[in-house]
Amino acid sequence: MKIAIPNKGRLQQPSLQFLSSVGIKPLATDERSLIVPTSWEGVQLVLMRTEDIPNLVENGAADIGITGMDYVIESRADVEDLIRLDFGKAKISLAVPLSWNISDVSELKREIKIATKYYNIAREYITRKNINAKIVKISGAAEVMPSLGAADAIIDVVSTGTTLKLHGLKEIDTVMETYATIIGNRYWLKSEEADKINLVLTMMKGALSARGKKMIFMNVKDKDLEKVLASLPAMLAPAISKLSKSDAWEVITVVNEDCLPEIVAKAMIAGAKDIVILGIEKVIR
Ligand SMILES: Nc1ncnc2c1ncn2[C@@H]1O[C@H](COP(=O)(O)OP(=O)(O)OP(=O)(O)O)[C@@H](O)[C@H]1O
Ligand SMILES: O=P(O)(O)OC[C@H]1O[C@H](OP(=O)(O)OP(=O)(O)O)[C@H](O)[C@@H]1O
Ligand SMILES: [Mg+2]
Repeated sequence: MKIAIPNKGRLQQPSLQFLSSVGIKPLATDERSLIVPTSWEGVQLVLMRTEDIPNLVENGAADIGITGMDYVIESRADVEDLIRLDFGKAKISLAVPLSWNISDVSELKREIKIATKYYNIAREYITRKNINAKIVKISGAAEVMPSLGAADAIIDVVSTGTTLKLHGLKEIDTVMETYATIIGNRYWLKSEEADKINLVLTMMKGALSARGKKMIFMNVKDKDLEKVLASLPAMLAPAISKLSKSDAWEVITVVNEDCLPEIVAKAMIAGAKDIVILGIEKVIR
């Protein structure tokens, strides 16, 4: 089975970290090698340009791939959108020179030139918004184009807004939200390796569901059990088991990390003692 991942750039390290969390770790080979065996037998990583991954997954060069949603849309590749990831989050936005003093697309009056590497996304956007514009297709460094006179405005990736500011530009509209995603070849279910691909996807979903979740263990006296159970959330319901030596119970449940302080406080008031909190690696549903 082949998994396409970015060969450089923003998404590469988080992609490797994510794969490592499901037990897929690249085995050391020549660092220039673009096909890399992994610790999971039969699973290979294929290193490719982030923007090429949608088309390469569409035509079956890789079974699944990690790339940005922006490139999935831009490429128009016919792939399956399988799992949304929690990195590579940004906006693709329309930005104009600050000196224009405008804050909305409705204030654009004359025809403008927009520099972008997202030609298809930009085309669809200006048609949808009825904006009078020509598109200048470039392959990067869009922010510098207005100051060079190569374009009036840009459609590009914005995260903190620092790059726009640095180039005297101002975001006036969001074209789309983007994030890293796992895409799959449409026919992966018919692949001889469908079972393996399915298992990899299940482990990936398990790792994502486990993010931000903790397991809590606590000891509770018989008399306090009802009150403690009532104070606890759970996936289904908290588990209880009788302690061997006293008139007490061990109570176990899974909670969101964000709610931990509140849950611990309530459980302690209800009588819970000896609270142990553990991280969770995977939640497979
Ligand atoms: N500042 C950012 N914050 C979050 N995600 C980003 C940011 N810049 C780019 N991305 C996302 O990362 C993915 C890869 O971006 P991009 O093609 O710009 O490659 P890169 O990682 O910047 O490498 P390079 O530009 O050197 O090829 C895209 O899906 C893009 O939306
Ligand atoms: O809003 P910001 O936080 O400034 O992020 C936006 C910038 O991030 C990306 O560039 P990157 O840093 O990946 O460098 P690149 O120009 O080499 O692609 C993108 O192309 C923008 O230029
Ligand atoms: Mg970049």
